[in-house]
Amino acid sequence: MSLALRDVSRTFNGTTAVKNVNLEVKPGEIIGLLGTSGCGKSTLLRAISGLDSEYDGEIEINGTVSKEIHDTTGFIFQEPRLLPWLNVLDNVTFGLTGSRKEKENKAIDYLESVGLRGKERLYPRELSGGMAQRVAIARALVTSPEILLLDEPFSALDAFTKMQLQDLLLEVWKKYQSTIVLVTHDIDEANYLCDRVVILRGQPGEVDREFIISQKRPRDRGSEELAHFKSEILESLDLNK
Ligand SMILES: Nc1ncnc2c1ncn2[C@@H]1O[C@H](COP(=O)(O)OP(=O)(O)OP(=O)(O)O)[C@@H](O)[C@H]1O
Repeated sequence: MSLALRDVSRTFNGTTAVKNVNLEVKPGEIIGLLGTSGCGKSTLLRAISGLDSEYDGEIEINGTVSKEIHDTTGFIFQEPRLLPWLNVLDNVTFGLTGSRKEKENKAIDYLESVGLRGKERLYPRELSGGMAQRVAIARALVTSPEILLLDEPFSALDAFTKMQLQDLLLEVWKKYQSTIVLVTHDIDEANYLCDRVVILRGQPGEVDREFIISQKRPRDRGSEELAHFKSEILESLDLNK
């Protein structure tokens, strides 16, 4: 599904958080939004999701301009936000429609793709941080979202779990071909996952530059090419001292 932002601005109580953001995302593309704290990355993501409609400008999803919440959109946050009183299976089926059996079968398929088959009856308190985040990924994917919005989804995880879940995200992306917008602070993560990295800068945040990461997947995290992009991105953020 395609996505377009046209002159999107958002002001909170007289203070502009993002200004005139223009962005075109092609179906199946993975876009990274990168920028220093407070430049409006989460604000943009909330506007795209329809959770916030108080912005100026237009957001077009697959040719339709709307400020409604899009049921074709899935959201994954930094923390899993599971319902503690429901087990893993019920957290994933929550909000689905259909017979109990249909919902459960669907959820089990997605739990399988995130490596959690057999953990259906566990409760959130019994899961590690990485497992809980996998449940959140399954819960976002089970609705077959055509656009997946991720707000620092792996930043609370240890380095190894983070790399595993980045690879998992690429696997599910390959399988379901969702369009993905990823907000991250992690330049390595953006370079490893994204087709394009958009740099936001300033307060209010504006699009400063974008980098096209054309390297084929699977990518080598330690490659010179990605190191080169990292150095350019650091430079564009004035962090390469
Ligand atoms: N609901 C709100 N009410 C008032 N101000 C807000 C609100 N949401 C965001 N802001 C302001 O908008 C600006 C951008 O915030 P936002 O959370 O989008 O930044 P961010 O780039 O995602 O930051 P971080 O990287 O630290 O998560 C900040 O100055 C913030 O204080």
